[in-house]
Amino acid sequence: MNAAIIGVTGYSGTVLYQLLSQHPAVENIHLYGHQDTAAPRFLNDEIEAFCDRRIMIEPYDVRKIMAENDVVFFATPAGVTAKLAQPYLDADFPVIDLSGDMRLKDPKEYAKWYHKDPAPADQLAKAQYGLAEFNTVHAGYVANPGCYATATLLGLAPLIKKHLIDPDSIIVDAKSGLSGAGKKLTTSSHFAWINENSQPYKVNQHQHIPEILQQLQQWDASVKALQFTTTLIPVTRGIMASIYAKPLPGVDEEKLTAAFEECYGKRRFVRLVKNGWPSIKEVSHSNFCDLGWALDPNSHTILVVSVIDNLMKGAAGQAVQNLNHMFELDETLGLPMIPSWP
Ligand SMILES: NC(=O)C1=CN([C@@H]2O[C@H](COP(=O)(O)OP(=O)(O)OC[C@H]3O[C@@H](n4cnc5c(N)ncnc54)[C@H](OP(=O)(O)O)[C@@H]3O)[C@@H](O)[C@H]2O)C=CC1
Ligand SMILES: CC(=O)N[C@@H](CCC(=O)OP(=O)(O)O)C(=O)O
Repeated sequence: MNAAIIGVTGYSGTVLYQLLSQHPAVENIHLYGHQDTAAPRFLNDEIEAFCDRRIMIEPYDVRKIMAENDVVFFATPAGVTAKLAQPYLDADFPVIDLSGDMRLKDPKEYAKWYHKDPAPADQLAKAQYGLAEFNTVHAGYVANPGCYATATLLGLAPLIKKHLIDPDSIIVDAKSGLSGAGKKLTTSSHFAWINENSQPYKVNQHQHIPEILQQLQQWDASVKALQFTTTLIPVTRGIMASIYAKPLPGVDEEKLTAAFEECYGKRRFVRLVKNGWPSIKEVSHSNFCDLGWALDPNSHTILVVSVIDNLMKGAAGQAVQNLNHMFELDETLGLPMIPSWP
C-alpha cells in the first residue's frame, strides 16, 4: 500500500516515518506539508537525523493525497484536521489522525478544552476512537488516542469494565517526558528549567480529561469525573500514570489480578508486570503498555501503574497498530516487539 504522512517534521511524524519505512505492507510513503507552501521541501533538509533521505515533502493537496495513497496519517497540531477532515469523510478515505481534533464527540467539549474551533458534530460523529486494544476500526476515519489518555484508559479498563471500584474515587497522577509536548521550544521545556526539575501543568484543565471520561462512560455510564494531574519530568520519552481508586466491597488482590488477566491475557501489546513494578525505560521505543497493580488493605486503595512510550503507544505506534487493524493485517506488523534496552 501507499501511505501519506502530513506533519513528518514533527516528533510523532518522524517516528511514524521510521515505523512505516520498515513496515512490510507499505510500499511507498508520500510526504505532504502545509497547504500554503508553494515550493516543496525535502526531508533531509528538515530533519538532521534523516540526512540521507532526499525525499520531497510536497505542498498539501487533498486530491493528490487521495489519488496517490491508500491511507493518510495526520501528525499535525490541534486545529488542523478540524478544518481538513471533510473531504476524507465524504469519500470514506482511510485516515489515521494523531491529533485530538476528532476524538471528542461533542463540539462544545472540544472548544472548551482545546480553545479552538471544533469540527462540525456530523463529522465528529463519523470519526471512530481508535483505542486499539478495545476498538478495532476496519475503515474510515480513526481518531488515534492521546498519549496520557492511552496510558490512563489501559490502566483503568479492567477496574471499570469489571466494576471493581467506586466510580467516584478515581485519581490519576500522570507524568510525561518532554517529547510529549512536540518539537516547539517553550519556557517550560527549556533545558535550564526542566533539567533536574519537575512541575505539574494544565492542572484540572488538561484536554485529555474529557477524552478519558468519554471512553470510561462508554464502559460504565456511572463514571462522572476523575481527578487528573499531569506533570513534566526530565526525560525525553515516556509516560507513567499512577492511578488510585477505592475498591468496592468484596474486591481483593485475587479478583484484581483476575480482572487484568481476563482483560489483557491475549493482547500482544499489554504486558502484565507481576514481579516488581513497571518502569518507563522498559517500554522505551516500543508499543508496549506495561501495567502493575496492588491493593493496600490499610489505606483500602487500589494502585495501578501504567507506562508507555508517548511517541509509540501514545502516538505513532498505536497509529500503526490501527493501520494494521484497518487493513486486516497482523496487529504487530511493522512494530518492534522488543523494547530498546538498556
Ligand atoms: N508528541 C506526542 O507524544 C504526542 C502527540 N500527539 C498529537 O500528535 C500531533 C503531532 O504532535 P507532535 O509530533 O508532538 O507535534 P510537533 O509540533 O512536533 O509537529 C507538528 C507537525 O505538524 C506540522 N504542521 C503544523 N501545522 C500544519 C499545517 N497546518 N499543515 C500541515 N502540517 C502542519 C509541522 O510542520 P512544520 O514544522 O513545518 O510547521 C510538524 O511537522 C499533535 O496533535 C499532538 O497533540 C498525540 C499523542 C502523543
Ligand atoms: C508533555 C506534554 O506537553 N504533553 C502534551 C500531550 C500532547 C497530546 O498528546 O495532545 P493531544 O493528544 O491532545 O493531541 C500535553 O500535555 O498537552
